[in-house]
Amino acid sequence: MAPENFNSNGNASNLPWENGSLDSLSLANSKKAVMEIIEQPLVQGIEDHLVEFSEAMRTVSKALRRAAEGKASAQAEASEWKRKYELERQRNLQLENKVPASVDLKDNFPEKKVENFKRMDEQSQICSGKNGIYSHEVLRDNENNSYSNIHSKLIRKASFKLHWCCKGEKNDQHKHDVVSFEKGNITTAERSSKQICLKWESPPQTVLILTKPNSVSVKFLCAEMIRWLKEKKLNIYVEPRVRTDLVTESPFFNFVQTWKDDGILLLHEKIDLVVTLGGDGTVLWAASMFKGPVPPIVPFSLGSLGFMTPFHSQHYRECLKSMLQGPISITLRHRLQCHVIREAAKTEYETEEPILVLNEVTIDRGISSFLTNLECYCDNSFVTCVQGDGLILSTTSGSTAYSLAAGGSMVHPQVPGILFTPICPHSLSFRPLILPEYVTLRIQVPFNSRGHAWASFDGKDRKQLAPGDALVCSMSIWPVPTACQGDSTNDFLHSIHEGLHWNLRKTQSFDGPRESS
Ligand SMILES: NC(=O)c1ccc[n+]([C@@H]2O[C@H](COP(=O)([O-])OP(=O)(O)OC[C@H]3O[C@@H](n4cnc5c(N)ncnc54)[C@H](O)[C@@H]3O)[C@@H](O)[C@H]2O)c1
Ligand SMILES: Nc1ncnc2c1ncn2[C@@H]1O[C@H](COP(=O)(O)OP(=O)(O)OP(=O)(O)O)[C@@H](O)[C@H]1O
Repeated sequence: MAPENFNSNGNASNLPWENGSLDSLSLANSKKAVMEIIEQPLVQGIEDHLVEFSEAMRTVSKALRRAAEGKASAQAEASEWKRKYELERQRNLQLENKVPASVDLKDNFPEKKVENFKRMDEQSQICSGKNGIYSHEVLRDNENNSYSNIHSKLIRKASFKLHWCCKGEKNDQHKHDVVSFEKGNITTAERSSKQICLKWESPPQTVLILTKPNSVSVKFLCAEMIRWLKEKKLNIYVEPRVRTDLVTESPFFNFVQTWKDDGILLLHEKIDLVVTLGGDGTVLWAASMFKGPVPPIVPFSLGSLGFMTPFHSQHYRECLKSMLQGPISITLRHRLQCHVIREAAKTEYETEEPILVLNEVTIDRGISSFLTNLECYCDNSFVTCVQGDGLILSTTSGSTAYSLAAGGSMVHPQVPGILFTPICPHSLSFRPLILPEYVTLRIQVPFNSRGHAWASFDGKDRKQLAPGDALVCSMSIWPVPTACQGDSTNDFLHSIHEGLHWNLRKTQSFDGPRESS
């Protein structure tokens, strides 16, 4: 039996479609009744109000977004100032703590002696001098670390100088204008990407060896290298877990040093040279250990692909001998500094610790099945909205890694720029970009985003970005100096040939049709 319904007068009624008696006449009547209701001026009014209301909502959401953008930019600026302030404070502290030290100079640097250090004192910190870029002059601290107490005397960290390599006497003039306006003509006076050369001004004394975990061959090589370096009277540091393994194996390795807890933060003040034994991942690991200045890295290849690891482990003795002697050709690999700025931050000073990446920062959809919706700004200009799987902001060193797989160009690591590479964009015309080094990029998850986004840094440390959160990214002032086998260009081309078999094709034979003359 059909259920009883009530009409507007409160009387029970049986509706025709419920008892199956719906005919064409009653259908026509119903249609007419509906049309009458729609055409009533009252309903029309409601519709107008709805339109007005939704427009107002859109305006409010636009204003909110603008406010969030303003806040994100202010936060980025504030954190940059905070960082500069911390740097300045650290620098002043270091200058205050400077004590005249008794320096053990090695025999093969007789001419460098103490005058050199006096001169270096006057040029504290990295400074772009007429003849090159000087290293920090830092004192070995007398810390309370049980391992370091063995070597508690004050030793200066080896000083070195970086300079551009120029061929021929005439070219060896150091011009500092990027553009010259001689006689009213504009000419390029200085290129930023010349080969960089490192010359030790005092002998390097402390080597940090970083190893890929869980590899027997790496473990074996590490132990052998430590014995060899000890013969050369060098101080050796390894990671805490590696020291434990070594000492468990043999008490001979008791002299090997390590650090505890926050000791890692001061590592750059002690280490003259870093040696990595592994693949590209170990170089990334080494870079991630230094949140500020990074000592020169000598990467030995013990992985399957080696874009940043040009040295063969079989020849480690000759290679390290020449590195310790210098000069060393260097690739200064740029890093990106990334700040996550939360919508929930109460003040502009409340930013999370910046993260430095050597390859790339990726903002993707993580486990979410929705398209990412990322608003991208370059300085104060809107770039685009990324709708797809995500976005990669890559350094030029990282251009041969994830960015390459997502269709980005391969770029020589010495080119200063930021690659802007979408991941599976849902659009036919979204080509990757390369932006200049001086820009600040802001990737904003809009308030109306359907899902969260996820940021990861050199493939690690995933962080969730909620609607309203942003990631601000700019070039860091702390590059990663890696030693070259030949020079930067040679090593880069070698790595794309060997690692990727770039443009490998059988040569066409002479035997065939030819152009008629
Ligand atoms: N689809 C992809 O190609 C893809 C996906 C995720 C991550 N990655 C890359 O892996 C990197 C992390 O490396 P990992 O070793 O810690 O992880 P991993 O052990 O998973 O190795 C990833 C691979 O990327 C290679 N690689 C790393 N840096 C490179 C570079 N600069 N140029 C060329 N190849 C490079 C490594 O040699 C390795 O073969 C990330 O920074 C990212 O670039 C690539
Ligand atoms: N000292 C370390 N401590 C912890 N993890 C490390 C260390 N060195 C490397 N890793 C991690 O180990 C992983 C593998 O390292 P790596 O890429 O060097 O070796 P691989 O995978 O054998 O090389 P390839 O990728 O060329 O085959 C990377 O994810 C890296 O982050």
